[in-house]
Amino acid sequence: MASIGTVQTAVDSSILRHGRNRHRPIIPILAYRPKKSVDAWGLTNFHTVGFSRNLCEDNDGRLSLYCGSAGWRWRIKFVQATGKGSEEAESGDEQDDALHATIEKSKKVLAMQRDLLKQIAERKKLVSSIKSSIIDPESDELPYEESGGTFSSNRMATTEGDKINEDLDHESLSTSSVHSAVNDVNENPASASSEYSFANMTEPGKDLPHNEISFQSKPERQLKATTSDTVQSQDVPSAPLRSSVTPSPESFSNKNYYKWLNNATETIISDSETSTKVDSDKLKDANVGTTILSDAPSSLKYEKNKDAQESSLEENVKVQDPAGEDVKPPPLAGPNVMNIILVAAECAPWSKTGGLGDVAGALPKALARRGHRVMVVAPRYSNYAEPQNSGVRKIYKVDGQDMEVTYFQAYIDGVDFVFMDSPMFRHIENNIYGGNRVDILKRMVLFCKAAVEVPWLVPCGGFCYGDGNLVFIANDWHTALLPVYLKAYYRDNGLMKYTRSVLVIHNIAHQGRGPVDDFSYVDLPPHYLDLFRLYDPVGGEHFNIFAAGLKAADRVLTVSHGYSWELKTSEGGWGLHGIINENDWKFRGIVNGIDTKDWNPELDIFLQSDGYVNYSLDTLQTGKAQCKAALQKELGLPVCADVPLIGFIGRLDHQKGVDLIAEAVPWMMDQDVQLVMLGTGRPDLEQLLRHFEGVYSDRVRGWVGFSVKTAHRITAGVDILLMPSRFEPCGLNQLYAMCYGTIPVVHAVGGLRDTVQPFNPFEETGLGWTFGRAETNELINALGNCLLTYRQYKKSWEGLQRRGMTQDLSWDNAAQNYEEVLIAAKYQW
Ligand SMILES: Nc1ncnc2c1ncn2[C@@H]1O[C@H](COP(=O)(O)OP(=O)(O)O[C@H]2O[C@H](CO)[C@@H](O)[C@H](O)[C@H]2O)[C@@H](O)[C@H]1O
Repeated sequence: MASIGTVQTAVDSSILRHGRNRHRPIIPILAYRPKKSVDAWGLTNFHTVGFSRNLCEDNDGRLSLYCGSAGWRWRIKFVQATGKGSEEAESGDEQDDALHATIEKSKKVLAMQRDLLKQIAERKKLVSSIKSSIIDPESDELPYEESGGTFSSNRMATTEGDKINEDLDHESLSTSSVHSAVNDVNENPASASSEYSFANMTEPGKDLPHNEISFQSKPERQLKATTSDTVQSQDVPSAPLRSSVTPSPESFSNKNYYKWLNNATETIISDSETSTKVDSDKLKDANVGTTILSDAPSSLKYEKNKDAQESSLEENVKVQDPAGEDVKPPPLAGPNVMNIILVAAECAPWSKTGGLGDVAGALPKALARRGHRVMVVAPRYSNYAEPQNSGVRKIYKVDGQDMEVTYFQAYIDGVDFVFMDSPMFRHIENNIYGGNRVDILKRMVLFCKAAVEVPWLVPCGGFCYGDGNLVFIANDWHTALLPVYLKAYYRDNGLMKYTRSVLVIHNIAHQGRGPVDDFSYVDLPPHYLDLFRLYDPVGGEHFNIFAAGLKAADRVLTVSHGYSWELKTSEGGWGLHGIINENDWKFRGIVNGIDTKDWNPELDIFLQSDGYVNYSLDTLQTGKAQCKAALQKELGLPVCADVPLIGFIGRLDHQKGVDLIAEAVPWMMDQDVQLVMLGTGRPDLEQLLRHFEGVYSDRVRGWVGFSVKTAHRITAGVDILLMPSRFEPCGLNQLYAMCYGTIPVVHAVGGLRDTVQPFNPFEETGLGWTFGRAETNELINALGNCLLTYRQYKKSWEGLQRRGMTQDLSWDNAAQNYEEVLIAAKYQW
C-alpha cells in the first residue's frame, strides 16, 4: 500500500519536473483521498489548464484538483487505478468503505461547487452585458502610484552631480507581487529594513548573517578539484577593453541587406521546423527530475513555505475567481517548459546604463508569461528595496583570493530576481563598468563563476532550479564567460549535461579584450586558452572574452535581423565576424521588444505630475500637446505649440552619432525649432551639449546626466526623436518614441532599419524618416523632409503617429522567438 509520503512525493516531483513549485496542492488532495486504500488512486495525468484552484469531478467521473495563481495553472487528475496493484487492493477487507464515504463527501462538495460556478457564470453574463452598455474609458486602474518626483528648478541642471541616477530613487516599484515566503528564515534585519536609497549604502559585511552557512551543493563538492586551482596574479600591460576597429556601416547597403533578409527568413522558418521535431528518447533524458537541495536551511524554508502556501491554497479553494475560466492557459506545457536563467551585468529598474538593463528587466517577464520558470541573476550594486537576503553564501576564488557572495532575491511579476552581493560589486552603482581593465575582468569572473551555480544554491519559492530543462541566457561580453564555465567546469565533467547556454550580442563593440596573459584571471584549464586567443590586424594577438563565449555557447542571438547581418561583415563584426560566420548555424537575430507597462503613454508614471498627462491614441492630440507644453516649461524654453520640438536620448559616444547632430545644430537653429538632448558619456560630447545650451539658450537644452524620468518626459513631449547612430544593434528609444506618437528620424542601420519603415507620402505608409549614410547632410535632408511634413501636412503627420502607436512592440512576440531558440538548444546535442 502506498503511503501518504509516496503520494506526496509523486505529486511534488511532477511539479518540480515541470519547474512549477510555487503552489503545492498536497493537503487538499489528501483530504479527499480515501483513508485505507491509497493504492486505489493513482496520479495519471498532470498538465496545465487555464482554470482556477478548484476540486471537482470531471465529466468522466474522475476527480481533479485545479489549482494555480497568476500565470501558473494546474490540473492534477486522479483516477482509480486499473492495474494489478489496485485489483489486489480492491479485493481486501478494507475495500473502500472509507473510499465510498470520501467519494460521497467529495460529490457533495462538487455539487456545491457546481452550483457556485453556475451562479458565477450568471453573474458574469450580467456583468458583461452591463459593461457592454456602459464604457468608461477612465475606469482603468493604474498599476503605479504617482512618483511625486519633480525638478527643483525650471532650468535643467547640467552639473556633474546630475550623473547620479537620481530618478531611480523616485521610481515606485510594484511590490504587491513580491513573494516573501522564502524570506521567512535567515532574513537579515539590516537588509529587511533597508531603503531604496543610495544614501543607505551597506557597509561591507553588514548584510551577512552571523552564523556562517556555506552550502556545498552536489556539483560543487564533486568539482572542488576543478574549480579551486589557485591562479597567480600577474602584472599585465594595459590594453583597451574595446576594440579599436571602426566599422564603416555606410557599406551596409540596403540592397544587400534586404536580399540577405529574404534568404534568412527562409532559413529561420526551416530552422524552427526542425527544432520542433523532438526525439522522444532525448526528451525523456532531458526531463530528469530537478534536484532539490536537502541542506537544512532550504528544507526549513520549504516547510515554512509549505504551510503558507497550503493555507493560501485553502483560502483560494473557498474563494473562487470567476474570471479564472477566461484566463488563457500558458501556451506551453510538458517537456517544452524551460527553467530559464538570464544573467546580465545590469537589470532595470535596479541598475541600468542603457538598453541591456531594459532587456534584462523585461524579457524575463515575457518568458514567464509564456509559462516558463524564469530567473534573472544580476549583481547587487546597492541596497535594493525588494530583494531580501536568502541567507545563502558561498566563497569563490578570483585571482587566488577568496571572494564571498551572498544572494538576495525577490519574486516580481512571475520572475525570480536573484542579486549577487559581494564586496566587488559594492559602491559602484553609479559606474558599474568602472575601474581598470583587470578590476572589471575580475568582477565578471566572479559573477559568471557564481551565476552558473545559482540554480543549485539559491532556493526560489523553496526550491532550487537544478539542471533539468535548464538554459542560461548570457548577455554581452560581461557574461560571455558563463557558457565557457558551464562547459569547462561542468559539462566536460559529465555534469549539467542537459543545461544549455545562449549568448546574446547587444553590442559587439565591447568585447572584453586584453593581453593574452589575462587568461590567468579566468581560472580555466590551459587548453581553453585557444577559445580566447584571437588575432586581428588592429589589436594583434590578444585575449578576447566575447570570442570564447561565442564559441562555447549552444546558441548565439543578437537583437535584430539587421544587426545579425552586419555582424557577419568585416565592417560590422568588429573582428569577430569570422567566428560569427563559422558559427552561423547557431546564430539568429530577434528584434527586441519593449516593456509596455513602463513605456506606455497611458500608464507612464512620469506623466502624472508637473503638467504632464497620460494620453492614448484617443487623446493623442490634446494629451501629447499638453506634455509638450509641460516639457517646454520644465526646460525653461518658450512654450510654443507650433515650434517643432526635437529630442535625442542616449549615451554620448561615437556609436550614437551625437557629433552628427552637433554638426547639424547651426542648420537646425535656422529652422525655428527647439532641441533637447539628454545623455552622458564622453566628456568632449558632454561639453558640446553644455556649449550648445550656452550659445542657443532660448532654443537648446543639453542635459548631461542619466535620468529615467527625464527620458520618459522627453519621449512624450518632443515631436521628433533623432537617432543618427553609426551602428545600432536594435535601439529601444525609437520604439519607445513610436509608442508615444513621436516620430523617429534615424540612420537606416541595424535594428533602426528593421523597425522604422520610411514614410511614403504617396501611399501614406511608414513610421518615420530614415537616411542611408551616417553623414550630417543626410541627417539634415531627412530632418528637413520631416519638418516639412510636420508643418504642412498635418494629416500625414497624424497618420505617422497613429501607425506608430498602434504597433505591437511588446516583448511577447520576441519572447516567442526566444522560446524557439531555447527549445532548439535544448534538443541540440
Ligand atoms: N542619459 C540617459 N538618461 C536616462 N536614460 C537613458 C539615458 N541614456 C540612455 N538612456 C536609456 O537607456 C536605454 C538605451 O537604449 P538603447 O537601445 O539605445 O541602448 P544601448 O546602446 O545602451 O544598448 C545596446 O543594447 C540594446 C538592447 O539590446 C540595443 O537596443 C542597443 O542597440 C545596443 O546598443 C533607453 O532606455 C534610454 O532611454
